[in-house]
Formats: sequence, structure tokens, C-alpha cells
Amino acid sequence: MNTVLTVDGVDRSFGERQVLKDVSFTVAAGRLTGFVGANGAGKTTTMRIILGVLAADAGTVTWRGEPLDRGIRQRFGYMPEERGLYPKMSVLEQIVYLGRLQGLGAAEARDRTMALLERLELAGRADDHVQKLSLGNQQRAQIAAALVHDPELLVLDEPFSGLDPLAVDNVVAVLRERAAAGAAVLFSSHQLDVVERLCDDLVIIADGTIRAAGDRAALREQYALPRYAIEVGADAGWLRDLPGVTLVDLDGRNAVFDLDSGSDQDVLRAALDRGPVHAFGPVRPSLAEIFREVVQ
Ligand SMILES: Nc1ncnc2c1ncn2[C@@H]1O[C@H](COP(=O)(O)OP(=O)(O)OP(=O)(O)O)[C@@H](O)[C@H]1O
Repeated sequence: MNTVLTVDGVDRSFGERQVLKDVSFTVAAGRLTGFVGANGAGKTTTMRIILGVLAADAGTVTWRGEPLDRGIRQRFGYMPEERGLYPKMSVLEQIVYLGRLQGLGAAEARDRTMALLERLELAGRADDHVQKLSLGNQQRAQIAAALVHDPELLVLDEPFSGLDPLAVDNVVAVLRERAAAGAAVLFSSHQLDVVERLCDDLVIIADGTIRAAGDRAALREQYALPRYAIEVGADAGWLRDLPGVTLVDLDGRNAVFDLDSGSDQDVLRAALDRGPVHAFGPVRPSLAEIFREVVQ
């Protein structure tokens, strides 16, 4: 994996209260990393430290092994939690202006802004003042502002909050395109269903401590219980009496069970002895289940 951003041993306190404790994780280019945690867990504080808006008390953040400086941070795009567009400027003017601040030429800033607004289905509102837009459209404008200079690292604080499902799909597609083009994308969210669908890697934080981090599929594997689902041709109630099996759910021909001892193949054979088996396989935990388990 092509790790580009490394957060290593970061501590941060506000007054007496330590809100980040030895926070370490990595973000890879070409991948979407979901940063998940309850309200107040420390996501925004971590992101602000990555962006240099806030200093760490201890620990380091490095980009391709180098300490961050202004030049490197210019290659980052940030969508902060407190949305900060000027209400009385048009969407187009504003994003062009932000692109110019990031070093783009006038024509390039305009071209990129128009292409982004088109892609985010906001081109029809380009000349409207930001304050006239719905909250969802203001959010899309914020996302365009974070993307306009084609950053190598995108840091997005709750980019999906307040978006309807179609808008979520649109933004997801845009972020995927950025990752496919080689950008590293770190986004926070408390919408576990969206994170589950979207991210390649996961970082789970609770009370300022990283509880789990890594490839989403590997984490699902790591936290998997010996749980199986089966669909047979007739009532599956006989599973109740099979040694080593604890039924979790039984619905006629479908059952979910935990295997406390013995082999899954023995259960499959027992099922085949009784008739046809239409489906049989392990059940991987959902992100919500992993989250519940690691934040306890
Ligand atoms: N400037 C500050 N001064 C004092 N406390 C702060 C400050 N910023 C954040 N905190 C506290 O630090 C903790 C972590 O906050 P942070 O905003 O990083 O969490 P979060 O995971 O982003 O939560 P949310 O999803 O609610 O935004 C919270 O208890 C918050 O009250």
C-alpha cells in the first residue's frame, strides 16, 4: 500500500482535558479512508492537526516521510466541519477565488470550477449567492472548494451530513474518481452505512484513542465470529439440537448460527443428509457491529 500520510503518537489536550491520546494511523494514496467515531471522539481535532490549523502537544504528522510545511499543505484540500463560504459571493466566483489562492491561473481556476460544478450537479446554480442555496447544495459547493486545486490529500470533515441519498451517491462517485486518479482521501463520518459502502480503509476512534485501523475487509475478517448462515429446503429447526451449534436466528428454511465447536463442514453434511442446501457460508460482521465491539 502506498502510504502517504502518517500520524504518529499524537497527543492533544484542551486545558486539563486530554482529547487525543497517542493517536497513530496512516492514509494511503489511491484509497478512501473512513475516520469513524462518536461525537466528541476526537475526529475534528485530529483533522485540524493534520491541516496545521491546530498544533499537537506531542507526536508527528508526516507526508511521504517529510514533516509538514506550508508547501506540502498547499497540496492538501480541506473541508472543515464549520462550513466557511462567503454567503454573499456567487458559487462560481467563490470557488474560482479559492482556486486562485491555491495558485491556479485565472482561466484554469474557472475551467476547473465549472467542471467540478458540472460533476457535482451544481452548474445550474453557479451564479447564485451561496446563501440562496439549500444546505445540501452549500455542502456540494464546499466539496467543490476543497477539490478545486486537485489536491493530493483530501481531508473532509463529515462530507455527507445533510446530503440526501442521491447527493451522497454523487459525492461518493466524485471521491472515488479522485482516489482512482491517485489522491488520498480521509473523511470523517458517523454514518456507518455510508462508510461501509465507501471506504477501503477504516480508522475507528473513541475517547481520543484509536481502537482499530486498517483495510476494511481485513478488519471484517479479524472481528468475524464463527457465525454462519444457511438456507435449506425445509424447516431448519433441527439445527437447534446439533452439538456445538447455537442458533442466533431461525426463520423457516433460513438460519443463522454460531459454531462453538466442531467444523462448519460437519454442519453442512448434517444439513445435506436432511435434504437440499441452497446456501451456506460465513457471516462477516457489519461495520456497525465492529464499531460496537471496539468502542466498548
Ligand atoms: N477548542 C477547544 N477547546 C476545548 N475543547 C475542545 C476544543 N475543540 C474540541 N474540544 C473538545 O475535544 C473533544 C474532541 O472534539 P472533536 O471535535 O475533535 O470530536 P469529533 O470526533 O470531531 O466530534 P463531532 O463528531 O461531534 O465533531 C470534545 O470533547 C470537544 O469538546
